[in-house]
Amino acid sequence: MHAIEVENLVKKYGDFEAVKGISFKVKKGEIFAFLGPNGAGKTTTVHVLTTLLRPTAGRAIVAGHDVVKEPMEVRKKIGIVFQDPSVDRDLTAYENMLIHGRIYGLSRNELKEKIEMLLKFVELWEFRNRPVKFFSGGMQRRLEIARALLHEPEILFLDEPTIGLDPQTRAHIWEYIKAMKEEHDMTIFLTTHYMDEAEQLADRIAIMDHGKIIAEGTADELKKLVGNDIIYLRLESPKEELKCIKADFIKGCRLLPDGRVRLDVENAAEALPKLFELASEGGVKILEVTYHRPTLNDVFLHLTGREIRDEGGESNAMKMVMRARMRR
Ligand SMILES: Nc1ncnc2c1ncn2[C@@H]1O[C@H](COP(=O)(O)OP(=O)(O)OP(=O)(O)O)[C@@H](O)[C@H]1O
Repeated sequence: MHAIEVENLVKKYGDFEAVKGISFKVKKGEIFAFLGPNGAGKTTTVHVLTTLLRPTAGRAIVAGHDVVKEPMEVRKKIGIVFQDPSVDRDLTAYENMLIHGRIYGLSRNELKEKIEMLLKFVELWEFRNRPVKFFSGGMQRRLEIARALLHEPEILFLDEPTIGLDPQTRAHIWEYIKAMKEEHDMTIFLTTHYMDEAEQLADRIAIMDHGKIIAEGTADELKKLVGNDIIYLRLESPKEELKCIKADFIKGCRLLPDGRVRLDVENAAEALPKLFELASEGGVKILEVTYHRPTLNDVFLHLTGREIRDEGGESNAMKMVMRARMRR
């Protein structure tokens, strides 16, 4: 059975179609990422899947329940970490956890153990009695993750889990996400506009643009849409030696105007040792090697003709401040 099944999902805001009939399935226990630029429709999809928004058309089954017909059943089985902070800044970390747990009907006794375990998991136990307003952005996000895990959800939704955080904190949060999957066999659905995040974390990625899924697969499968890895070699005497480096793992071989040799291979990391072996057997001297593996950005560029930009000129931090102001 799948953790999430979505068929022809549409969400309109007035006349504007933010999600245009998407279909996908998420397997139990996998990390599935929605990757796309701002405005692609990722948050809208998460809000529909977590029962916060009603779909305009289509069907979504989350943890075995229809989001429209059985929203309460869905809510019991999911945890959510929103893009915008949602912890109470005036309360301590412990109080935030306690209140959330009580809302989910957990007893004080049950909660005592769970809160300690989860705050330790996100390394906030020693800060449990400190009001959240004194927490850094990264600490707040870790608290939100711990809070979302209190009622042991089957599926965790993370909307841009590391937006606006520094690289070190982002890497830290990635570790927690990986641990949740590996140690608790949790299904994780995350949205991101960071390519490295999708690549680091996701078992499968759906690339979203203008309300549509334009490609889906593992990072390697998506990169294959662009083509092969490319190796550039500078040889001591390229022209006459070119035939010496022909082999079945080389899909294409060209001499470039600047004198370098360009080789198309399926996997550069596997091809390079073989290449050195062949060169040494053939007595060919390699002076320089560089290689290029297609990135997810290359994939997006290949599919749309545009790049996934980090934030069209507006910094993440600025965007969050603006959003927080708009909410007030
Ligand atoms: N409440 C709303 N009313 C009208 N339009 C909206 C509303 N919420 C979102 N939109 C529009 O729907 C489109 C998709 O927005 P959505 O927030 O789902 O995208 P996203 O991929 O999550 O981007 P971001 O990461 O910036 O949130 C955007 O064009 C956005 O302006």
